[in-house]
Amino acid sequence: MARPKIALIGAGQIGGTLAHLAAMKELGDVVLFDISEGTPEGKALDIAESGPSEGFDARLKGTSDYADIAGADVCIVTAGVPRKPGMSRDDLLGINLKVMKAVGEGIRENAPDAFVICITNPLDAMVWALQKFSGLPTEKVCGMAGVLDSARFRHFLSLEFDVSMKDVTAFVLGGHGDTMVPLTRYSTVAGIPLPDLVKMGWTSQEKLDAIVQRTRDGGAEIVGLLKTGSAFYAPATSAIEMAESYLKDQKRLLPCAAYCDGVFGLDGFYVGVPTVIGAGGVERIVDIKLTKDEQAMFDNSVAAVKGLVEACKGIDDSLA
Ligand SMILES: NC(=O)C1=CN([C@@H]2O[C@H](COP(=O)(O)OP(=O)(O)OC[C@H]3O[C@@H](n4cnc5c(N)ncnc54)[C@H](O)[C@@H]3O)[C@@H](O)[C@H]2O)C=CC1
Ligand SMILES: O=C([O-])CC(=O)C(=O)O
Repeated sequence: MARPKIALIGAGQIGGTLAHLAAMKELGDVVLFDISEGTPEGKALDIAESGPSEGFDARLKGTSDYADIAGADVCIVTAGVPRKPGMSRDDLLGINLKVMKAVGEGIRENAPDAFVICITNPLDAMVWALQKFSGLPTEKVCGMAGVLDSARFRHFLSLEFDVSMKDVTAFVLGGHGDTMVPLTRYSTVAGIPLPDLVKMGWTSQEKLDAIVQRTRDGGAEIVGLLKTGSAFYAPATSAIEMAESYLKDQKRLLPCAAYCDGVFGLDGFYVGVPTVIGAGGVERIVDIKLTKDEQAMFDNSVAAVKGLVEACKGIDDSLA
């Protein structure tokens, strides 16, 4: 059987890391696409030359021609611009919306059967626009943010409790912005919910609140340190987890930006929710019941996403 084909649209910091991870995990052959002359070819060659030492079997190709993504099984989109210190993700909307239009058309014409994972920010609005521009079925287009935000939450919690990150589970829902919703009630250490751990004295409510806030600010913390761009190792690893679940039909239950129509009280928006990802794409959205307080936080986050979607419609008539 031929190896799966993984197209990476955008060969910048995240795109290059995705290519390296996909090759090392032998998920398939990789096509790196970018408009920056020489960058995708250079990164593809560099990563291919790591193959003999690492011992992986994967072909890598760099290109600026959409024809080369033809027949891709998975497309991961990072094309666009990252933020710099002092900017919010939302400041990227105008410039990255234009990029989503070009990318959506490229995918529609060359890889209409692919499972598409959008990473470009502001994520929830960009994945919504990308689905519209590409015209692919909504269950085949989703966004990566919740896996990353939950991974950050899990990491911080593992430090606080001094336990393995493997035993910490967490769910961060809502939009990928300052209003994201880390759900403490559904986050656990080996199945013990965080509120119980507070009662058991493993941590205090104040410390837990500070960890929740650090999670919400997780992207900005890295931007502030790097100064020239944003996080890329953990974002790439998170998207690979989603791509692997699709390619291997693992049916992982992961928080992803998925098209919600008739779930979570929504009517046609992308926002972070618990999803099952398998060979059918986003196979199921787990419509969990939120408490009054959680629902208020979720509604606040959805309102922020809706505002960005309206801004997209204002910029590009074809989305209205
Ligand atoms: N959803 C999430 O959780 C996260 C999202 N991001 C976002 O991911 C995006 C990419 O981040 P990085 O890889 O660090 O940025 P980067 O600047 O290193 O790479 C972006 C690449 O896109 C390319 N590009 C620009 N316009 C293009 C077009 N029309 N077609 C094809 N390629 C094009 C650029 O040449 C560049 O190589 C940013 O928007 C960033 O904000 C970053 C981290 C996490
Ligand atoms: O903060 C940013 O600009 C990049 C991002 O989305 C993240 O790292 O969560």
